Amino acid sequence: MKTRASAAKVLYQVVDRGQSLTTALPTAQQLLPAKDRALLQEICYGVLRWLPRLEFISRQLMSKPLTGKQRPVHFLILVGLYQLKFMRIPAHAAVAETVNAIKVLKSPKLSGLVNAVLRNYQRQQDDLESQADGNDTCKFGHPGWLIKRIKAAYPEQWQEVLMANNERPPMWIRVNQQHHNQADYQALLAADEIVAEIVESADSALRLVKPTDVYKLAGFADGHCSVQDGAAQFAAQFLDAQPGELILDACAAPGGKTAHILERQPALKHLVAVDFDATRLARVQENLTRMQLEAELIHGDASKPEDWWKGDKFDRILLDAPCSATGVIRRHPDIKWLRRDSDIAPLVQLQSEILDAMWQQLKPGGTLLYATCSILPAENSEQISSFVARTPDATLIPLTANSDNQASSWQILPNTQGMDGFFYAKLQKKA
Ligand SMILES: C[S@@+](CC[C@H](N)C(=O)[O-])C[C@H]1O[C@@H](n2cnc3c(N)ncnc32)[C@H](O)[C@@H]1O
Repeated sequence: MKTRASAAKVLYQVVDRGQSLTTALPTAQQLLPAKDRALLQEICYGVLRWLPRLEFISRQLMSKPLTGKQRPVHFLILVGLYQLKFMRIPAHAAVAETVNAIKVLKSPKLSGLVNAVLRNYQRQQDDLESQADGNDTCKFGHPGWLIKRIKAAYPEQWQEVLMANNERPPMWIRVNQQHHNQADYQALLAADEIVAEIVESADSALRLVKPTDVYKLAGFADGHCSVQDGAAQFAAQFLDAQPGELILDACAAPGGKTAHILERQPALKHLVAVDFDATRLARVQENLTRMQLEAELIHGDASKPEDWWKGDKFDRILLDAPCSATGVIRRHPDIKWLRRDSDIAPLVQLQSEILDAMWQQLKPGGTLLYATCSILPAENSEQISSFVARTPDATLIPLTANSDNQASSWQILPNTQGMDGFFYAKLQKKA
């Protein structure tokens, strides 16, 4: 019952108060016994995945919406509906636990209402669910503006993309090649009964068949592996830093890709990692410390490098730009409700300002790898075409030098081989 009340409070914080799930959920989890934390997470993620559907159904079952101080109870009703439709909890237990949670929310007068809504849902379930299927927002669990953009970008695949966003993503790890190669580490995990799969073309990634506690992964505390989605691991691979080079990681926090660049190429001249957000930059240091790696960390604005960099120009720059994060909705379903259509144009503008500024910091002959975890063409292919059109000394080059695949950009859609949605484009400056 405490878990359901906690879920209602987290959902209220996220949906009504605009807090991110990454902030609201861990705080609530700490207040619960360890055994209940996974259930809390499952309910919060699930309700956020299917929010419009659950909202629609609750509207059909109530004469007027709960407002003001009663909003947490509104989310408790969604928690109850989610359990009845999507979870394997026996219906009588789901209803009883949800109704009891009213006590924790200190709204005892509403327990009759919660009970009636959930029981009426059980009686009318088939009819209500088929009504919900008649509307794309409810059917796919996305806001209308995002459905419209994804439909326009992927007219053949839009439904697949939307459904992929509602899947539970697999856990991926990155093998630190300073210690083990991919196959050796896979065998080490197998000895501990952790089954991991190799995905061709990603040279340090392993996809786990079942998620596991990181501390069960051999050598995790000593940096022998890290948790990182497979798609994100192509950044260091495509950047392909060489011995003796000066490298810039322009939007680095929390530092997953910074660490990967250093693991792959320990003989760099120097790596500079910049981020605008001081709190997130502190996490880069924590990550590097665990991995026993070193970089120069700078708190700065990548669109104004003149404020923080007076040194030589860089051989290679990774620009993992701030973006809509529409490729990682599986991992952060709150993005669907926290982002607005009106956020996209300012993000595109910021990305283009950072691109222009970073280009000035690149040596002639140097390469810049542009990356986002977005699936929107405005932030990806269109952003890069405009950049190439206005930058006479920029040329697109193949992402991988030694391969038959000569593509110079790659839009990965969510759930391609279990990966997140990501975009890469590689540019070279005329020598
Ligand atoms: C996609 S995340 C980077 C993820 C990171 N590369 C990793 O692999 O862990 C984008 C980052 O850009 C940072 N950022 C946003 N605007 C920025 C700016 N103007 N200059 C530098 N960093 C910025 C954000 O704080 C955020 O940490």
